[in-house]
Amino acid sequence: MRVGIGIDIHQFAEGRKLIVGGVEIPHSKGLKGHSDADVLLHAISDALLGAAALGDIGKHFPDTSPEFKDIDSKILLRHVGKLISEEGYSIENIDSMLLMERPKVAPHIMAMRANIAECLNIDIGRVAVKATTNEKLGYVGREEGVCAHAICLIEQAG
Ligand SMILES: Nc1ccn([C@@H]2O[C@H](COP(=O)(O)O)[C@@H](O)[C@H]2O)c(=O)n1
Ligand SMILES: C[C@@]1(CO)OP(=O)(O)OP(=O)(O)OC[C@H]1O
Repeated sequence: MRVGIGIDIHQFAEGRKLIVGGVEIPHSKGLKGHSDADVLLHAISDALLGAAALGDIGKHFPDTSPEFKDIDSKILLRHVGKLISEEGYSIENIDSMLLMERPKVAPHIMAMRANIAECLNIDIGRVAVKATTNEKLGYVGREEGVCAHAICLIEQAG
C-alpha cells in the first residue's frame, strides 16, 4: 500500500465561476486559475500522483500550456486515474478537506463525491469530501481564497 498527499490553494476573483469537486456552486465570485481552478480536484490529483511517485499536476498539466487553459479539471483527474491504473495500482480510498469560509458546500458534497468517483471509476464509498471554515482567520477566513487537502491510499491491483 502507498499513501499520497495533495494540497492546493486558489484565490477568489470576480467574474469567475466557483467550481469545486466538479460542481458549479452559486456564489458572487469564483476561483482564479489557468484551468477551471477546481481546488479540490487538483488536491486529489496531486495526492494520487504522489502516491505513485509520478510527480505533480504542474508536471503533467503545465499552466503555461494553452492546452490546459480553462480546462475542466475532471478531464485532468480522469487522466490521473488512467496513469494510476496503467502503473498497476487501484485506489483504496481518498479523503479530502476543503478550507472555505463561504459559501456552504454541504449541500453539494454528494455531487462532488459522485463526480470524483466517476472520474476515477471507483465506488463513491471510497471517496470522502469534508469542509470546514477557517473561523474567519487568515486568507481563507478573509474569503481571499480556498485551500484543499487530500490524502489517498493506493495498492497494487490484482
Ligand atoms: N464552506 C463550508 C464550511 C463548512 N461547512 C460545514 O459546516 C460545518 C461547520 O464548520 P466549522 O468550520 O464551523 O466547523 C462543517 O463541519 C461543514 O459540514 C460547509 O458546508 N461549507
Ligand atoms: C491545473 C493547472 C493547469 O491548467 O492550472 P491551475 O488552474 O492554475 O491550477 P494549479 O493548481 O495552480 O496548478 C496546476 C496547473 O498546471
